[in-house]
Amino acid sequence: MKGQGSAKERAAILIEALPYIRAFFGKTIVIKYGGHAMVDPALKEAFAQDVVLMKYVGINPIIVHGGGPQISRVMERMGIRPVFVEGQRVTDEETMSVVEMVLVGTVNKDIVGLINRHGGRAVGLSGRDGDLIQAEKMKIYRYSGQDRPPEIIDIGRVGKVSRVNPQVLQSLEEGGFIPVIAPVGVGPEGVAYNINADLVAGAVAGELLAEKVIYLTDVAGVCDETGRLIPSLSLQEVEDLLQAGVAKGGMIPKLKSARKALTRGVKKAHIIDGRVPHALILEIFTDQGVGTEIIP
Ligand SMILES: Nc1ncnc2c1ncn2[C@@H]1O[C@H](COP(=O)(O)OP(=O)(O)O)[C@@H](O)[C@H]1O
Ligand SMILES: CC(=O)N[C@@H](CCC(=O)OP(=O)(O)O)C(=O)O
Repeated sequence: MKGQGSAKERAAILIEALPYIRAFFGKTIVIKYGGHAMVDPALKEAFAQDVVLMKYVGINPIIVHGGGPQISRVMERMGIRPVFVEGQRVTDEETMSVVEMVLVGTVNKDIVGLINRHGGRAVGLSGRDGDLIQAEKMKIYRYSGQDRPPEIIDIGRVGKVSRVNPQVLQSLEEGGFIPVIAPVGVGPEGVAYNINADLVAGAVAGELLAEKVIYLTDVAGVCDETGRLIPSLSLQEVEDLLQAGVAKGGMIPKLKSARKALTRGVKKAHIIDGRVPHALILEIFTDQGVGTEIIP
C-alpha cells in the first residue's frame, strides 16, 4: 500500500478498503506463498505486513508455503540433481530428508519469524503436526498410446492429500494465531511425504470452505499460448488450458489445486504476482484486478 502521500490520500485508501474489510470480516483466506515469490528481502517484509494487516482487520489468513528453489539449491550443494515430473519433485529417501530440513527447519521458521516481527502471532506447522495433512503416495499416469494402459511413473516419496484435519487450524484461529504450514504430509504408517505446496493450499482451502485461495508466484498470472495474461478463467477454461498443454510445469499443480478447491465450494482462486510489493493487499482490498482469477 502507498505508505507515503498526504493524509487525504492515505485516508482515501483506507475508505476505499472499507467495503472489502467488511466483506471479508471473519472469513478465511488461504495464501500459498511460493518459493519463487520469497526471494527478495523487501518483498518478504511487505508480505508479512500484508498478512498481519489482514489479521488485524478480522480476516483469518492461513499461509501454506513452498520452497522449491530453496530445496533445489541445497540438493545441488550436496551433489544431488533435482528432477521434476509434471511439476512434482522426484523424491527418494535422501531427498526427503533435505525437503523436511529445508521446508520445516528453515523456510517455515523464517516466515514465522518475519510475521511475528511485524506484530503478528504466527505458529509454524508441518502437515505431520496434529496429523494436519494426511497423505497417500502419488502416482503419475502417462498416456502411452491408444488401446494401451497408461504408464505409471513412480516418483518416490511424493504424496497427495487424502485428508486435512481442521481441528488444529480451528484451535489456532480461536487463539488469534496465524498458521504457517509447510507442505510435508503424513502417511498411514507415520511416514513423511513431500507434497507440492499448491496442492496443500487447495486442500486446506477446500476443507475450511475458505472465501478465497490466493497463489503468490513469480509470473503476472496465468498466460495464454501467446504469453498474454488471462485476467479471468472459468473451471471449463482451466480444463482446456490443462488439456492443451498451455499450462506447464509449476502452473499445472496450481490450476489442479484451484480446480479442486472450487469444486469443494471455495468461492474464488487467484494466481497473482508475488514480485509486486503488497500484491496481497492490492488483490484483497482494492478494485485493481491483479493476476488471474478463477471462478466456478
Ligand atoms: N500458462 C502459463 N502461464 C504462466 N506461467 C506458466 C504457464 N505454464 C507454465 N508456467 C510456469 O509456472 C511457473 C510458476 O510455478 P512455480 O515455478 O512452481 O512457482 P511457485 O514457486 O510460485 O510455486 C512460472 O514461473 C512459469 O514458468
Ligand atoms: C512434490 C513436490 O514437488 N514438492 C515441492 C514442495 C515445495 C513446493 O511446492 O515449493 P514451491 O511452491 O516453491 O514450488 C518440492 O519438493 O519442491
